[in-house]
Amino acid sequence: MKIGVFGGTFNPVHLGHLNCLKSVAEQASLDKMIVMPDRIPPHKQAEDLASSEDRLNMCRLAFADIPCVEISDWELKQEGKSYSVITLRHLKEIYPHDKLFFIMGSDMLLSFEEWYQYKEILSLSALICVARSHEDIDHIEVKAKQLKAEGGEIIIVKTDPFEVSSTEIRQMLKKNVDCSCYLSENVVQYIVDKNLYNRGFLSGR
Ligand SMILES: Nc1ncnc2c1ncn2[C@@H]1O[C@H](COP(=O)(O)OP(=O)(O)OP(=O)(O)O)[C@@H](O)[C@H]1O
Ligand SMILES: O=C(O)c1ccc[n+]([C@@H]2O[C@H](COP(=O)([O-])O)[C@@H](O)[C@H]2O)c1
Repeated sequence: MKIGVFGGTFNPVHLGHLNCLKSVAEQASLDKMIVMPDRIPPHKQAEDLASSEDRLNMCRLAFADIPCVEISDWELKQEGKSYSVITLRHLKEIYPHDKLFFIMGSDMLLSFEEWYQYKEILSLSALICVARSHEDIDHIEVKAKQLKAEGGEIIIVKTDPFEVSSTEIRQMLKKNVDCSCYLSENVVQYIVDKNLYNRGFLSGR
């Protein structure tokens, strides 16, 4: 089996994430894609972090229509920072005969050499990268070449980038700016119902 892992903070999950996973589903022919919300992202300060349960539930809603997607709470149940090498070692134990693919946006590929034990990650898993912006497209080609020279398998999935981040969405919510066009309808409803992120204004839904 070909198994993809899509890790993230998903605070909240947005249409950029959905666009990424849909493009991977269309082009990479994976048998299963595991969405893995992290407990503590290793390399960033997680601001206004919604609870693990809420981030998990929003992922369940957002990715419900993509076939072969499973939402995993494994990282959320571990102690400490969510280092991907630990997750991949665990998945390799569960799926010893299957091929793993770690799915990421271009910002993650471009900083990949800063990841904890990144060389081991390259030995455990291929990387699938999706550009977050048009500008990133050339940069990821260069980075992919470098990582391939180190023995990595890097697959670039082409997509029309959907430029948005969870940070921007949280900021819009705080400033009462309507950001519902960046979110799945059911995620908007969840944010409203649970009154997450001092949600401010979300129009018409
Ligand atoms: N718009 C996007 N297009 C493609 N991939 C994305 C996009 N936004 C995030 N990703 C990727 O999804 C994964 C999880 O990202 P994450 O949940 O941290 O979202 P984020 O928008 O970058 O969040 P934040 O702004 O809080 O840092 C990462 O691999 C990231 O590169
Ligand atoms: O293992 C690492 O050192 C590492 C460094 C940065 C990011 N990651 C993983 O990459 C995924 C996306 O990270 P983030 O910060 O965008 O949520 C998430 O699964 C993180 O655990 C992992």
